[in-house]
Amino acid sequence: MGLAVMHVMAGVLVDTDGQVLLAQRPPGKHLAGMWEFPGGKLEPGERPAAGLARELREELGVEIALDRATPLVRVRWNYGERDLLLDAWQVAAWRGTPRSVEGQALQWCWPSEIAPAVLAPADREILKTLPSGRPVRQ
Ligand SMILES: Nc1nc2c([nH]c(=O)n2[C@H]2C[C@H](O)[C@@H](COP(=O)(O)OP(=O)(O)OP(=O)(O)O)O2)c(=O)[nH]1
Repeated sequence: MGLAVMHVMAGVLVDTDGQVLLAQRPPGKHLAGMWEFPGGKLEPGERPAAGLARELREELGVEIALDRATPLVRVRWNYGERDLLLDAWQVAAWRGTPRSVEGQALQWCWPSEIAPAVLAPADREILKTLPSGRPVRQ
């Protein structure tokens, strides 16, 4: 049986300080306990931007501004049991305050302070594309 590549959307929400939002994968699911960028599987026939907006609405309760959402990197990853196309978009503007609608832990982090080992393996490739400057603290 051929295995289809699973197209997964991931949103890198960047706030005005340059922090990004991470979510923790729930217990009992694939990669449980690892941190990821919020998102999920694209539905059949769904356009990437629309799927990204739907997932972030469902998980975070925010409405993203599609004109401020831009493709960042596509990561092809094989987890053995599943073959993934992780389609990461940078999201610079949204309406509402992200909150955990589905009970996932959420955390804002500076990219330079994210330990790659806590991320889902495919997400380490996304992290590499983010600015690595140190956070500015006053
Ligand atoms: N949403 C999201 N998924 C990611 C990221 N990185 C990464 O490897 N994944 C993987 C984990 C899952 O195998 C898949 C996304 O699936 P999902 O979150 O929609 O579904 P799931 O596995 O929780 O649920 P299910 O298949 O049991 O229905 O992509 C990421 O940054 N965000």
